[in-house]
Formats: sequence, C-alpha cells, structure tokens
Amino acid sequence: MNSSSPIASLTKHLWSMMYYFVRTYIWLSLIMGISITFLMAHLVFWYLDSEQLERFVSSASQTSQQLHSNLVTIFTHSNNTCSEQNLITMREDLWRAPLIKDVVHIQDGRIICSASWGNLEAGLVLPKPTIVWPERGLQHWRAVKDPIKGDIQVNMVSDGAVAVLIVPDNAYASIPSNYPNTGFILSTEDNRYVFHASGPMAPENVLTQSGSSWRLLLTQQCNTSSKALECVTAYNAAPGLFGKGLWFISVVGVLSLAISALLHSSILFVIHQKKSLKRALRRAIATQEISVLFQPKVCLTSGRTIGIETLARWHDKHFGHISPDIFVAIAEKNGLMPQLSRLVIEKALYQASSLLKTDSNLHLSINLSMSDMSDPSLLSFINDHCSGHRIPAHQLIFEITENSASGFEGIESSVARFTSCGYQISLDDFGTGYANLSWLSKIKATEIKVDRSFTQMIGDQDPYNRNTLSAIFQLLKDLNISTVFEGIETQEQAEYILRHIPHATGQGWLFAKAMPIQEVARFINTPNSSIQHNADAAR
Ligand SMILES: Nc1nc2c(ncn2[C@@H]2O[C@@H]3COP(=O)(O)O[C@H]4[C@@H](O)[C@H](n5cnc6c(=O)[nH]c(N)nc65)O[C@@H]4COP(=O)(O)O[C@H]3[C@H]2O)c(=O)[nH]1
Repeated sequence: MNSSSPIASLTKHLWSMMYYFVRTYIWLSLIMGISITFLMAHLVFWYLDSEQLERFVSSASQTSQQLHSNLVTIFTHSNNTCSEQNLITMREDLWRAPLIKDVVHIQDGRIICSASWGNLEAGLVLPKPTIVWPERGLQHWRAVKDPIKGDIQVNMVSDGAVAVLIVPDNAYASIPSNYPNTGFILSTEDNRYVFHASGPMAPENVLTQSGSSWRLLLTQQCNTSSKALECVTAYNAAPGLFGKGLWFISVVGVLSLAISALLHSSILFVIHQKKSLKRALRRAIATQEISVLFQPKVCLTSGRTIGIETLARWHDKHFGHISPDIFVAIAEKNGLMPQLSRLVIEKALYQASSLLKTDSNLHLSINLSMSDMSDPSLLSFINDHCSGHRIPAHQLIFEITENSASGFEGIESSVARFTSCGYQISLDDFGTGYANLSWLSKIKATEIKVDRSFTQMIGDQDPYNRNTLSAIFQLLKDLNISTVFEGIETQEQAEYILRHIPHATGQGWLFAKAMPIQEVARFINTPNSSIQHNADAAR
C-alpha cells in the first residue's frame, strides 16, 4: 500500500482532524482555565483584603474613641498651673491613658512642665502647629520630634493650656504598617484636616475618592461625637491579585494550568461520552433494543380512548434510561433517523395491529421528524407494513414537529403524498418554537396537538398567562380543527379544556402514562373514574 492510497489519505485526514480538535480544545481550556482561576483568585484576595481593612478600621476607631475620652479627661483637669498637686493629677491621668506618651502644660508658646519630667525651669519652645482648628479650639502637631526628649516622632494635640503627646505607632499598633499597599488616615469628617497618615498614597489623593474602585479598596468609619479625631480611613492601594507578589501570582498561574488541564480532560471526556452515546444508539437500533410504549388519547366528553400515541424508549446497559428528546436529536444529527423511524414504525404496527383491528375507530399516532418527511422511500415502507398487517391507512396519524427554523422546503408535497394515501397528519407541539400558524397553513393538518406548556398555564393567576391562554382557546375554536391537549395532569385542567372546547381530546398523566400494548388493551376496557368525573362536570 503506497502513501497515496485512499485508506492512507483517509487515515491522514482523520489524524489531522483529531489533531485539530485536540489543539482547538487545548486553547479553549487554557483561555478558560487561566481566566477563571485568575478571576476567582482576584475575587478571593479582594474579599480577604476588604475583610482585613474592616478589621483595621474598627480597631483604629476604638483606639480613637479611647484617646478621645482620655483627652476629654485631661483637658477637663487642666488648671493651667504646674503645682505639685496638678502634676500628680496629670500623672494619674497619664497612667490611666496607656496610649498617651506625656501630658504637658503650655504657657506663652512654651512647655513649662510635663507629667513625665516635672517642672522645666527654662521652658521649651513649641514648634508651629501643623493644624489650627479654631471651630474646636484645638491645635495639632503632626509627626514632630518629641519636644522634650527629641528622640522619636510624636503627634500632639492641645487646647491651648495643655498638650498631649501621642506616639501614633504605639497608639495604632493594631494597624500593622508592614502590610504592603495598605494605608491608614485619621482626619476630620470633611477631610480638611489630616491628623495622622501612613501608607503608600498621599492622604489627599485617598480622601478625594468617593469609595472603592477596581484599583483602590477604601473603608471609612467616622465617629462624629469625637472632639479631636473624627474619621478613620483604611485603604489598600493594590487590592486583590494586583498587590500580591510574584510568588503568589506564580502559584495562581500553576493552579490555573492545573485547572486548564482538568477542563481539557473534561471536554475530551464529554466528547468521548457523546461519541460513545452515538455508537451505543447505532448499536441499539441495529439490535432492535429501542422499544415502544403507547399513551392513550382520551375523548374528554365521552371518556373513551380514541387513540394511542407511540413513544420510543431506550434503556442502555451503560447509560441507563435515555429520554427520546436526547436520542432522537442524536439520531437526527448523525443520520440515524431513517433506521430509527423504520424500527419504531415496524414495532408500533406489529404490536398495535390486533388492537386496531378489534376497534376500527381507534387510531395509532406515530411521531415523524422533518428528516423522515424528506425521506423518499419512507412512505412506501409504511404502505408495505400497513398492508402486511392489514391496517387501514385512516387509522394512522403521523405527528410532525417543526424543529428547525429552516424547515423543509418540500414539506407541503410530502404531506400531500401521505394524505393522498389516506394517512392523517397532526401538527405536534402547537404553539411552541416553529410549530405555529404559518406552519399550520402549510401542512394542512387534520389535528393540532397543543403543547404541554399551555395546559400547564390553566389555573395560573398571572394575567399575561391568562390572556395568552384565552387567546389560544379562541383561536382553536375559530380554527374548528380536531384538537388534542398534551400533558393534562389535573382534573382542573381537564374540566377547563372541556368547558372551552367540548370536543377536545386529552392526553396526559391524569388518564395514563405511556404503557406496553397489553396494558393499553386493559386500560381501554376499564372505566376510568377521572374521565367519568370529567364528563359529568361537562354536562
Ligand atoms: N410532564 C408530563 N409529560 C407528559 C404527560 N403526558 C405525556 N407526557 C410526555 O410528553 C411527551 C409527549 O410526546 P411528544 O410531544 O410527541 O414529544 C416526544 C416526541 O417529540 C419525541 N419522540 C418520542 N418518541 C419518538 C419517536 O418514535 N420518533 C420521533 N421522531 N420522536 C419521538 O420525544 C418527545 C418526548 O417524548 P417523551 O419523553 O416520551 O415524552 C412524552 C410523554 O411521555 C403529562 O401529563 N405530563
């Protein structure tokens, strides 16, 4: 076999297709995995950062309140003298205020005594205050050298007679300065005065922000009763993943690759499952594993079973029960409909033939898809099997669902070929998707099956649903065509339909679920109390 033989080129083609799919899904998985992981990590870190800021702010707020109450006590005790008695009071106040470093007395812009150092004979010149706050009668010094010892930076607040020295790093020790990108500001409520600021941003740039943005996380708590310190603001200038180091981002990157790999294998698994489902369906059709059940259609006035609908069933050893909605769609997509429909028709005619012969008024409904209608040899297959079982054509109804927008161009002539042979045509799932009025005028159906969703609207108090329902009922009356209501589950639904359309047919679990043909025979011969009740209600 040389490399240009058809088998070799087919194998090559298959390989390149497989390679294309794997490659496509790798990119898809990578893009999804990386973006999902980074987004999730960012949101988690953002949340943790905002929780941390909340903790900072509430602890700083408590500190401010405590400082405030200490200041109030100290300012109240002030009598502007450095007497022994006054120094004792100052010291007692200082011991009760662990956040305050020292209390000093001021006269003519000089410190004349201190709770810690006693009388200072010459007096020490005070630097110029950073902030003068006339409305409150207070002066503030921000980040100045301790005027007595000169060793560390302090903040000071004074009412003119007494000044209090605060070491902010001690007072606000619970606000760790080593948190990267995190800052902390003490200010007045109107942001005019900033008493203390730490962190990577200038306080005016932070305080002019109205709230958090995607680049700045901001939390503020104001204590309006405080005389000296009003608002506490904590911020993170690089929230979420932005502020995390390279190490963190690398960990998230590795995690995102792992998630991408997981996604990729899940996608391949789903594709594999789909392919296996397709293979299993092909096998089930070939081995005739697809079975049929029949659901009775009941005349709502008389309570008589006037027909039965064939419903295909598939139970696979590996996948379990698979709904016809799923396997019919797979069959449609993979060109298996001719085999599936022929199998269902064959089984339905074979199983229902004796019942149809016993009761010549009973009809048998079979679902056909659009592709069945375009199958040129299906009609002769049906004709052959009907004459084989000696079933008259008028006892068969073919239910058609329009399940694609494009529809099927030759549908009118196909339907005409069916009706000319004596078969009846039903428009299934009327009112949903593409099964609408224009479709009805096209296919000249002898029966309409109103979709289950409309039956479920009965009893609904929503005004929109009630109006839709009454419009549908009016339309059906005007159309004057044989009407079947699907999915009747309650007595109320059956009675409502009977009141509005007396000759309607009902189908649904109120009467019976789909069942094997032997049970259908028993069902037909057993009087049904719900049906009798219905008929009584209509009288
Ligand atoms: N909740 C509720 N459901 C009810 C009630 N009464 C009946 N049903 C369900 O409603 C569906 C009615 O069939 P459909 O509208 O033709 O809808 C059918 C039909 O479009 C399609 N199908 C089934 N068998 C075949 C087949 O042999 N060939 C084709 N082409 N399609 C089929 O699959 C669809 C689903 O079939 P099923 O799962 O058997 O679902 C059936 C039936 O079991 C009720 O009171 N309440």
